[in-house]
Amino acid sequence: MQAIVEMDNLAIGHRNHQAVVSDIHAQVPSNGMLALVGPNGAGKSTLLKTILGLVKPLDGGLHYHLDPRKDIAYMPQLCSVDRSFPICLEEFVSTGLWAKTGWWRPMRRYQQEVREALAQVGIEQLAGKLIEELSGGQLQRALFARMLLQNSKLLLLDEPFNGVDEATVKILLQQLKRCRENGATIVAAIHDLELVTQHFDQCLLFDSGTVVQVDCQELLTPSKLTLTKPVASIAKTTSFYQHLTRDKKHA
Ligand SMILES: Nc1ncnc2c1ncn2[C@@H]1O[C@H](COP(=O)(O)OP(=O)(O)OP(=O)(O)O)[C@@H](O)[C@H]1O
Repeated sequence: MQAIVEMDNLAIGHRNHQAVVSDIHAQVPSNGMLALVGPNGAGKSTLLKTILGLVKPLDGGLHYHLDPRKDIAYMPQLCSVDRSFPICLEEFVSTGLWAKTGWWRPMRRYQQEVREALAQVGIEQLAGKLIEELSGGQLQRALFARMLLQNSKLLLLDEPFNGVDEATVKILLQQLKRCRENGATIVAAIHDLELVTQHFDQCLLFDSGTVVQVDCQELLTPSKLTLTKPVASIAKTTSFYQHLTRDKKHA
C-alpha cells in the first residue's frame, strides 16, 4: 500500500492542552477511502485539522507525499459556517478557489467551474440565494461543492453526511467515488458505521486516547469486533453493531 500521508508516533491536540490522542502510527492509503470513526470528542476533527495544517502536531511526525499547501481540500462541519455572512451560494462556493487564485480575482472568470460544482451536487438552481436562506442539507451540499471545486489530490471531510437526507447522501457518495476514480484520496470523519463498512476500505478507530487502523472488513461481523479493544468498544455503541448481534442471536 502506497501512502499519501504517514503518521509516525504522532500526538495531536490543542496548544496548552493535554494531547487528545498520542502515539498514532497510521497511513492514509493513496487513492483510498479512509474513515475516521469514534465517539464525540475522540479527536477526529483534530486529526483532520492537523493533516490540513490548521493545528500543529504536539509531537511525532507527519510525512506528506504531496504538497500540503496546494493539494488538500477540506470540508468542515456544517456548524462551523457563519450563515449570517451576506454572501450568495455561488460566491460562497467560489471561495474554495481562493487558496489557488487569491481572493481578489473576479469570480466571473470561474463562474463556469463554480456552476459545474453546484450542478454536481444538484443545487445549481439556488446559485443566487443568500446562504442564510439555504436549508441545512442545501448548505451541506454547498460545502461539498466548494471542496469539489478545488480539484485536490487529498479530500478531508468532517462529518459530510450529518443531517442530510438519503438522496443527498447518495449524491455525495457518488461524487466521492468519482473523485476517487479521478485519482483523489478521501479521508472522512463518519459516525454511521454502516456507511463506513459499505463504502470505505479502511478506518482509523479512535478510543480513549488511542487510534487503531483496520480494514473495514474487520467491522463486518460481531466476532471480528472483539479483535481489538477499540473496535469492540466503539462498535458496541452503534446501532449497527446491535443490529448484527441481534441477527446472530436469531440465527
Ligand atoms: N480549539 C480547541 N481548543 C482546545 N480544545 C479543543 C479545541 N477543539 C477541540 N478541543 C477538544 O479536543 C478534543 C477532541 O475534539 P474533536 O473536535 O477533535 O473531537 P471529534 O472526535 O471530532 O468529536 P465529534 O464527533 O463530536 O465531532 C475534545 O475534548 C475537544 O473538547
